Amino acid sequence: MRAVHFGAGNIGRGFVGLLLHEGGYEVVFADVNAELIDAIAAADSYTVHEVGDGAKDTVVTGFRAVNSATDEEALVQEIATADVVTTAVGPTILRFVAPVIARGIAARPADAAPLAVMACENAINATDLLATEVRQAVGDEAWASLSTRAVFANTAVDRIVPGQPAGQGIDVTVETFYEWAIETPAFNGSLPSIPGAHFVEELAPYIERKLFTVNTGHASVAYFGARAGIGTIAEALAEPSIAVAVGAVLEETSALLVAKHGLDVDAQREYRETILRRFANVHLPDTVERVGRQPLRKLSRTERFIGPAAELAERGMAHDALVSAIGAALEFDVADDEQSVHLQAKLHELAPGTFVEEVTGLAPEHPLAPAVLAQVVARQASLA
Ligand SMILES: NC(=O)C1=CN([C@@H]2O[C@H](COP(=O)(O)OP(=O)(O)OC[C@H]3O[C@@H](n4cnc5c(N)ncnc54)[C@H](O)[C@@H]3O)[C@@H](O)[C@H]2O)C=CC1
Ligand SMILES: O=P(O)(O)OC[C@H]1O[C@](O)(CO)[C@@H](O)[C@@H]1O
Repeated sequence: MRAVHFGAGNIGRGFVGLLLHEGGYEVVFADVNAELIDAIAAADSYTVHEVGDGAKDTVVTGFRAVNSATDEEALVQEIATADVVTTAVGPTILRFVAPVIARGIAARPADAAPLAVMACENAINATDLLATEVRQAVGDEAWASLSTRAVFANTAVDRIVPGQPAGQGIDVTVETFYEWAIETPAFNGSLPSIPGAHFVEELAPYIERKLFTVNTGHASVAYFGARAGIGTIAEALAEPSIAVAVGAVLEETSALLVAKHGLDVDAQREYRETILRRFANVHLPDTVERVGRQPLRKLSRTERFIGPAAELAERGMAHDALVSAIGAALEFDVADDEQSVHLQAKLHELAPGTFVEEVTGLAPEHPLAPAVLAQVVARQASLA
C-alpha cells in the first residue's frame, strides 16, 4: 500500500506520516521545501520523539520524497498508483496542491480502486474545500468522471507538534496525545487501513469540539501570552490571570458544544482539563508566535473565535470571554508573520466597521458585531 502525503512539515512527519507508516503504507512525502525534501530523500529513517508522561520514541521507515515544486510528473505517477493521498499544508495552500492531485486521479488505471483523499488541516470540512479546489481546477465536465475515482473524506487531526529545534535533522518532537477522526460514509465500507485513526459516522461534533476547544483554547493562550510579553505557551498558561481568561473562554465554547451537539457536560469538562494539561506541558518547546500564527485566518468567520462567538450570540448565550480573546488577537504583532503584519496594517488603514466586515465576515446587524467593533475601536485608539 502507498500513501502520498503533501506537506512534510511538523504534523506531516510527526503525526500523519507516522500513523500511515504504522498502518503499513509506504509514505511518499511531497513538499515544496527543497532542503527538507532532500534531507528526507537522503534518510532511511527518522524518529518521532514524544515528550511528557508516558513518552516513547517511534522510528519511521519505508518512505520516499518528491519535490512537488520541481517534479510534478513524478508526483502525478505516484498519485496514479497510490491508495491514499493526505495533506497537511495549511488550509490556504489546498488550492495549490489541487491541480496535481487532479492530474494524478485522472492518470489512474480505469480498474483502480478509488483513491482515498483526506485533508488533515485545522479547518472545518477541509477535505470538502480540497474537493472544491480539485473541481475548480478541472472544470465540471472532467469532475463528473474524476469524482467517481476518488473518495474525499473529512477528518479532524489533533496533536501538538511545535516548531522543531535546529540540529535534529528530520526527527520530530511531539506530545504524547493524538487523535485522528475520519468520517466514514464516503468510503462506502472500504475504509483505509489506519489503525491509529478513529473512524466516525459524523465528523461535525468531533471537528467542532476539537477546533472550538483545543484550537480556540490554544490560540487564546497564545494571544493573551503575546499581549503579556511571554514567549512560550507553557509559561503563558502558568500566569494565573491568563489561566483564568482561557478557562472562561473554554467555558463559553463548551456551553455551545453541549447545547449544539448534546455533548455530555462532564465528558466535555474532562476534555477541557486534558487539553489544558497538554498546553501546560513544559517539555514541549512551543511558542506563542507559532500557536498565534496567521491571525487573519484565525479571526475569519467560521474559525475558532468568530465561529463559536457568533453562534453563542445568536443563541443569546454568554460570549464575553471570547470577545476579550478576540481583543488580544488584534494586538498580535509579529514582524515575520505575514498575516500579523497585514492585520496591523488593516487596523491602521480601515474604518472600524469596514475592518469588522472584511476580517471577521460579520455583517453590521449580526448580534456579535457591536462587541467585536468595540474591540477594534479600542485597539485602534491604542495605536493612534
Ligand atoms: N503542528 C500542529 O501541531 C498541527 C497542525 N495542524 C495543521 O496541519 C497543517 C500543517 O501544519 P504544520 O505541520 O504545523 O505546518 P508546517 O509549516 O510545519 O508544515 C507545512 C508544510 O507544508 C509545506 N508546503 C507549503 N506549500 C506547499 C505546497 N504547495 N505543496 C506541498 N507542500 C507545501 C511546507 O513547505 C511545510 O513543510 C495546518 O493546516 C495546521 O493547521 C493540525 C493539527 C496540529
Ligand atoms: O495552523 P494552526 O491552526 O495554528 O494549527 C496548529 C494548531 O493545531 C494544534 O496542533 C492543535 O491540534 C496546535 O498545536 C496548534 O495550535
